[in-house]
Amino acid sequence: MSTHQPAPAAEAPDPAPDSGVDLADEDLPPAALPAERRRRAKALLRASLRPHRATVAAAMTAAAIRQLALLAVPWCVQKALDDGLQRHDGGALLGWAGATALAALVQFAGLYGWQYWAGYADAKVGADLRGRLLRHLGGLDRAALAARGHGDLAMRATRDTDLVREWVHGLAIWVVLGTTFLTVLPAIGALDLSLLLVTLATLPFLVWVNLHYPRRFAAASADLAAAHGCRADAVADLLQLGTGLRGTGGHRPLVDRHHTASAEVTARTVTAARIEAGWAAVAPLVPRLAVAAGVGLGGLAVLDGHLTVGGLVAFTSWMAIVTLATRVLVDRLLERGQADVAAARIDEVLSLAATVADPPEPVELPAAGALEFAGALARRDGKTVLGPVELTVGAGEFVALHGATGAGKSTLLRLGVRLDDPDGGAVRYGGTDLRAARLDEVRARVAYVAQRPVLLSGTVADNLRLGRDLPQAALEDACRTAGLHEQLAAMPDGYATELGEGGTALSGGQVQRLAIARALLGDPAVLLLDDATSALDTATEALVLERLRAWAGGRRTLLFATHRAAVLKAADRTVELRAPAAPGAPAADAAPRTPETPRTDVVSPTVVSPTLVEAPRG
Ligand SMILES: Nc1ncnc2c1ncn2[C@@H]1O[C@H](COP(=O)(O)OP(=O)(O)OP(=O)(O)O)[C@@H](O)[C@H]1O
Repeated sequence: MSTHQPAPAAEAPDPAPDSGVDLADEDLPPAALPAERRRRAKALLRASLRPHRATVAAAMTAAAIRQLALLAVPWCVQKALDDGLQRHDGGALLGWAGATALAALVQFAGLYGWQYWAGYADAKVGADLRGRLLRHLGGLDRAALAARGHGDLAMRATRDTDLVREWVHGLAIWVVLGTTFLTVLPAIGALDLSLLLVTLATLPFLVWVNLHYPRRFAAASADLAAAHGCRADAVADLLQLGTGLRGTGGHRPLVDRHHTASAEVTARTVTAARIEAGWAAVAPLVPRLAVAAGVGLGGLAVLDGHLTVGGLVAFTSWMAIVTLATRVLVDRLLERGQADVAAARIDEVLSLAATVADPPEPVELPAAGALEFAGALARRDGKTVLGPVELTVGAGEFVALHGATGAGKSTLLRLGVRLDDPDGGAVRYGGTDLRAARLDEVRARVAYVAQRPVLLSGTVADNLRLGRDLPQAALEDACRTAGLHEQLAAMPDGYATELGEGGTALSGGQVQRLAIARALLGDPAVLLLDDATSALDTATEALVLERLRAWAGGRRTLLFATHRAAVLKAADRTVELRAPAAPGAPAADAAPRTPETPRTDVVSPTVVSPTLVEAPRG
């Protein structure tokens, strides 16, 4: 039996001295699952099991056959003792020895089938559940996931699904337990009534034990799962940010946070282990005492001639099996409690709804058209952070969007590709509201290069393809446009260069260009770039801008949020975005235009609808 945690000593090798966690504190907060969450968790478990019922049924049948064969052994021994040894009948003795061997073979076959089918079912259920969870997570947007850390989500897809798998694996044991009690009780009754009474007297105690401990263990298990989630978040942050923060001295607080979270896991593990230990040790105590009482009572019955020696041996063997079954019962109940908590945590994620989703009856987006922000407004944390903005970027136009830090440039671009929906107004492509189209279609027309691109572990080519079926020539063309091909080609492994976690093998400027190339590979009609050249030197930036303009060819649209003079200069038109004025603040004015820069429009709550101006190319 185990709580499926590493040994407590291995949990926190270096706990923070001021973690404030009292390891001796056994009193748990009332963290057992509320009724509704438990109901939903059980429904999820049932639904996960449904497609694999036949396999579980096969495992249960095999387990029942194996257990019947196991329980037949004491009976065969009894017969061998009473009919063979006592009566000096060698033939009977050998016959019952053969029956015992047959029972052993049946046990072998039963056990094999049981374990095979139980393992098959648990692997299938785990894979289905994990796949469902990850598919759902993949469809959730930033707003839906705002309150959840990556580490905690990873725990739900790993540890929690594994706990459900263990529960599935153990399901056939319920049949073993049922077979044991239903067979042993009548068999003992047939031997001697007083032995049956001794056995029955243990049952109320077993019921009490298995009512008392599970509730305490479920609370401990829920706390432990939450503590694991917090620690996983701390580990994820430490791994992701540690390198970047080390230079600023900010690394230490992350280490301390991990130690605090780790100490919490240790404390909760110890608490759960203490409850588990009590449960495991107390539960088989009474059946063992019953064996002692049975030996005394049964021995007297043998002396009186009411019971045979073989019968007494069979009784003690069956009681040993009942004791073992009691321990197994505890294991199953522990697993059930943990599976409930794990399923509730998985269900919590499955219940999250994406704030940006496909409409019920999507319309088709036109192949080309202007991208229009019509009174688009965004609120974050109850505050208006953008708009209302009136801005139309014509098909084939190159517009540079600039403005102070925090003015809302990224927010506006995110609306343009439906990473978020506007809280007021609309964003349209070719006259169609983006919310009316399928998300896949929006993102086929409009591609977005984030300010902080995310790279996956794998090679450069993996990061460009992102699972899409793209030939090497297409990767090279896109990288040429993004001004990256020459550098990649000069690397020893070229496009097969391993990037490492987070793309550590590339410079900041290379990562930016890789992200641009990746967006180009979808052949979008509109490319939204969020400060995508901020890490480039002047010459490389000029090259990238020139090639992007050539790629756009007056047919594709470029909307570039930037602070860079070179981008402002290269654009057909620049638009200044000003943060929504605080109540009472003066209205925004158009920024001055210099002879080198294209016309600047101001987009702010004082709505200006810019008109197209031909770029005075420098
Ligand atoms: N998810 C969010 N939750 C809360 N506030 C947000 C969120 N996203 C953006 N904001 C706020 O909205 C405002 C605009 O942010 P945004 O990132 O769009 O600015 P920006 O113009 O792109 O800035 P920068 O030039 O620094 O990249 C900021 O005040 C920011 O703090």
